[in-house]
Amino acid sequence: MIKLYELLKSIDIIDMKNEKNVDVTGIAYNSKNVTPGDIFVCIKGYKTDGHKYIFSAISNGAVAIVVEDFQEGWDIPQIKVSNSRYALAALSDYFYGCPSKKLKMIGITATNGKTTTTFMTNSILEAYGIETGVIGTVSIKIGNNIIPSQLTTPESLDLHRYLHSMNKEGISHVAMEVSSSALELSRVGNVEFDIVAFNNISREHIDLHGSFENYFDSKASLIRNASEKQWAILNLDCPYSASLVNQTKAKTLTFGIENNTGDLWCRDIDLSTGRAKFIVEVRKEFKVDDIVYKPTMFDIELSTPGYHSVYNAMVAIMAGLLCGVPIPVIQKGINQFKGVERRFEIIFEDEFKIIDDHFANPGNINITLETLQKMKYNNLKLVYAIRGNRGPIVNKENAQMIAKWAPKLDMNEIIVTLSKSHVTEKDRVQDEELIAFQRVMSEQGIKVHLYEELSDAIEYALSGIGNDDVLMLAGCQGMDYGAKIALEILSRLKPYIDTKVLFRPLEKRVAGME
Ligand SMILES: CC(=O)N[C@H]1[C@@H](OP(=O)(O)OP(=O)(O)OC[C@H]2O[C@@H](n3ccc(=O)[nH]c3=O)[C@H](O)[C@@H]2O)O[C@H](CO)[C@@H](O)[C@@H]1O[C@H](C)C(=O)N[C@@H](C)C(=O)N[C@H](CCC(=O)O)C(=O)O
Repeated sequence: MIKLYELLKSIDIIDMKNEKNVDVTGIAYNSKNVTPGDIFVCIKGYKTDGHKYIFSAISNGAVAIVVEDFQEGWDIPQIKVSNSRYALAALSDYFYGCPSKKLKMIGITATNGKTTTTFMTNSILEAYGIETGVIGTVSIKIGNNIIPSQLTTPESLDLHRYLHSMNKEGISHVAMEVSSSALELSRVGNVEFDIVAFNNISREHIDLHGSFENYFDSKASLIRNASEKQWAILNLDCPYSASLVNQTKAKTLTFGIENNTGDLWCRDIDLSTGRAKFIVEVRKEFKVDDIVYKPTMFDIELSTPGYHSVYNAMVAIMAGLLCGVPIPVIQKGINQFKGVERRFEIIFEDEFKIIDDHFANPGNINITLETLQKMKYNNLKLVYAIRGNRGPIVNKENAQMIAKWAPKLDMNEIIVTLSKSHVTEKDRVQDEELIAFQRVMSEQGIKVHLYEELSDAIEYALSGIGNDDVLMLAGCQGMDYGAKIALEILSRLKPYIDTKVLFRPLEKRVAGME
């Protein structure tokens, strides 16, 4: 509990109405979540306006309200501010005892790979015996406690509350995904980062930001607003990330694969096995607190494939160095990271491989198929589940991306399923979408094998699989659905193809961790 006037020291107030120094027991930004004693912060949102729900908030026991415009008809204290989202972040931070100040905060932004990078960073820190927290798309990890996530980056109130719980659990380091939406909507307001990273940017989320320039500006604010106390990790191969080198007060640590003029250079990359290997060369001396990193070289072997993994790993490795983790521990820790669920996840590996990928959008499909192309294998069997809820435009763009890669992958047939028995009404693929998909494939000379049921499609693929082939489960989502079916069919066919599950039994799979 805190006195209202004490709590209000954390924000800039324009004016107050019905002044009274009430006791405040909590904060809420949704009237439905108000409990007696809370201060309710009214946010003008995209869909509705929190000022409309004051009655509901007071009925639930709100003792004060934060507003952008004074409201008539209420006798509890009203605090007028210029921006409620800023106020929510500042109030939450203060209420929970400024938790981020007591933690080593690592904030990672990128269009692709935020989740993987945070879990890779976590793996490095854990290998050094550090108590860690992770905040991101898949889950919130507070020590051994895993909470499913609602958003990539939580609303500021929830974020500061999670950080407070981490303080209480004795956690010292937090690897956190920072989305552009979160930066735009002040969800990371008042979070004191120690290390921030900008890895890549491509066209996405333009709907929210209005233009690519606005999207970049939101992401860039993580770096541009960093202070001289912070470290910024920047990727010189991404022109947008590189452009921020001179736009921040933070100490910068730069890297590249193509560009070797940065502090670290990543070279001799081998992607042929599905487990990326490379050499990291520290090219310039740098000092972190008492540790001096002299120019040196070390090998890295990941358990994950592809160039994108290498970029993600570089950010995680550099975060590890900036946290003082010794190089041999970094090598071990990053190798222990087995990948994030359904992000090019190898669910079976023996005479052939089964890989599960969410195949969500053209950008992700591009990376996935490029990764596949870099691997050595015999034949590719692609089982692609078309889903209606992606919308006809995305479905068409996905088809075009598959068609673009088909010749490079020697792929002249595709196994397609609509998974009719597992979808809700909104997920149903419209006939026109399927026709559009088939047209794109036939223009490329790709034969489409269409199955109504995913299990039939997978069985067809597995019955013809040979040594060193790859079965790619593309977009076969939902409760381990495609992966589970594939492994069940495999165990049924086992006596005939004599294989065993080596890589990771399904029941052991936990998001981002082994
Ligand atoms: C576009 C966006 O980010 N919207 C977020 C925003 O919603 P909004 O502004 O539309 O809020 P609103 O529904 O208009 O409501 C306004 C206010 O009235 C309140 N309200 C509403 C109804 C009611 O009965 N009582 C009440 O008090 C709401 O709690 C809110 O405070 O503020 C809400 C409260 O914090 C968020 O839940 C919501 O995230 C939505 C669910 C969402 O899907 N966001 C996605 C786009 C997102 O943020 N994604 C990124 C990842 C993508 C990336 O990489 O950028 C993420 O970080 O997860």
